[in-house]
Amino acid sequence: MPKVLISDKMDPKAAQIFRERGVEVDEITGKTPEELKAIIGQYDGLAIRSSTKATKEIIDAATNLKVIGRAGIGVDNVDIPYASSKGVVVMNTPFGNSITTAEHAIALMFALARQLPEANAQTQAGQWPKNGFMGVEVTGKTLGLIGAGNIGSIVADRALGLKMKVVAFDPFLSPERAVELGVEKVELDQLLARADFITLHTPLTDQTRNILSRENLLKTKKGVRIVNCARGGLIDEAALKELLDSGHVAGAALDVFVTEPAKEHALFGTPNFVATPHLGASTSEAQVNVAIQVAEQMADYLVNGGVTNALNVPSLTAEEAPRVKPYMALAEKLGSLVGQLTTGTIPRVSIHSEGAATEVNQKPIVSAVLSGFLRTQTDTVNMVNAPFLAKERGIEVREVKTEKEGDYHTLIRVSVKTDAGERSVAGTLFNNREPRLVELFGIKVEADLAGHMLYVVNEDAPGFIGRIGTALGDAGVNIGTFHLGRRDAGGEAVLLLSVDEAVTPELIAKVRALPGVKTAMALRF
Ligand SMILES: NC(=O)C1=CN([C@@H]2O[C@H](COP(=O)(O)OP(=O)(O)OC[C@H]3O[C@@H](n4cnc5c(N)ncnc54)[C@H](O)[C@@H]3O)[C@@H](O)[C@H]2O)C=CC1
Ligand SMILES: O=C(O)CCC(=O)C(=O)O
Repeated sequence: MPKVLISDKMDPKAAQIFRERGVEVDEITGKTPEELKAIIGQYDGLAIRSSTKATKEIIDAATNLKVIGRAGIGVDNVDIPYASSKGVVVMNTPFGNSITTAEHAIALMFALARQLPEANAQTQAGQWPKNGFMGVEVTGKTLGLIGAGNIGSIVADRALGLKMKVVAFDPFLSPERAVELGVEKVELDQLLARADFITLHTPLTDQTRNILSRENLLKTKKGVRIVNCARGGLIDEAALKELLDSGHVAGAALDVFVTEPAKEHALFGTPNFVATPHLGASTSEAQVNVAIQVAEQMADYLVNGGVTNALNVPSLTAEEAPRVKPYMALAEKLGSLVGQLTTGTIPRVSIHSEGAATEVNQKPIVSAVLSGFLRTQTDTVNMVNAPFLAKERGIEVREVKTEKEGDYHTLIRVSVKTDAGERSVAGTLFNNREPRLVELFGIKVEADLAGHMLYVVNEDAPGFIGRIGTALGDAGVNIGTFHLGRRDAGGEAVLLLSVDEAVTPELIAKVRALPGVKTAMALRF
């Protein structure tokens, strides 16, 4: 039974779903990195929110880890490249908390517009500051949206409902989508010059880090109010403090900080500054959503190999999975076959899809070929880290597609560049689901690649089949299937036999000693 650790506070639904789906689960929250390192080795899955940092050190200590599930959106607390190199799938739940976070941004916008936190504090302190506060309406004001993805577009929708004008800066927002959202797509400088309120909804990347830098903050309209419910690091916090102090910025509300938890901060106590402790996703509705989603996704992966919302491996939708999975099985077998039959440095692997194979998602096919191929060199490869390992080993990966059918309705050919030239194997799907080898190094041969197999190259001559049958029979080895192919009559022939048990080195030696045998090898699928 796979075992998962929930290491951050999560709705109890997560544990319930893991158990219902046949996954053992422990909930141990609030551990230090050292404490986590001591226990993580026993788990196949790690379910987190934002407190746990899945660093290189934690991943190294997690010797059985297969999946990290983030109950939320941002995955900047996970070292994804390192997880990928270790074959660990990283998943998030991209929609479960978007409405909640958008609502938090709107709440903070109102908190700034009407100075609610300060008015509340003074009122409850017995000051009744009736004349101490003068707010602004949001109606008719311009909201500058930086990032118009899931959350940004919900914020835009709510702001339009509040009769605001919304201008959006997002390089990946298409003009059609902008029209659909009812926002005006603008450049950053235009947004800075026009917005009465600015709200940020981008991930933290090299492009977005410090997007509200000192220089950009100085380009804003005097009296601007700024909300950040996305990620710390998008705003220069020191410059923001200075501009709040000078009155250029009339208010700022941050839910997220460069360093979290932010127990002390230069901005704390600054007039017109509002802070919440990364509460954007903290509603009961969002937490139930993300808990259910993360547990379902992780259990599906650990129990059935299903991949949803993964950030480092191609996801397969429920609709495409039944079509792609047989191709992945075929691709992995072909990669494994060519890996077992070739030696030496392989500088290039080419994957050629032909006919119906071109109609399915190629990424999982490529990963499966590489995974099958590299498994003959290392045990630590899987679909996640195969492309990464191939790159690390300097293997060039080529993809070719020919939509037109050839001899087969659908075909995948895997070729590797060797010292002796290009060598290729090809396979098809019988009944659209049964992987079958149809060509081996230029020789037509039809075989099911499964279990223990014996591969023999021999001179095509009468009596050979009888001799090999006798050799196997004498060794007590039962033959399951027998597949023959030859280049031309009397020329080179290949024989692929499936046998009921592992082919021993002694048997290989016996077969190699038979007259006419050029090569004999044990294969395993
Ligand atoms: N405070 C909290 O508790 C929560 C924070 N978040 C954070 O909110 C942020 C947004 O989340 P989603 O809307 O779900 O993400 P998303 O991926 O749907 O949207 C992000 C948008 O940013 C845009 N973008 C990327 N680079 C940009 C750039 N250089 N300039 C302008 N726009 C750029 C993208 O095109 C995309 O439209 C994330 O950082 C996420 O981690 C999400 C949930 C809760
Ligand atoms: O889990 C949380 O409370 C944080 C949510 C968040 O920041 C995210 O989903 O990106």
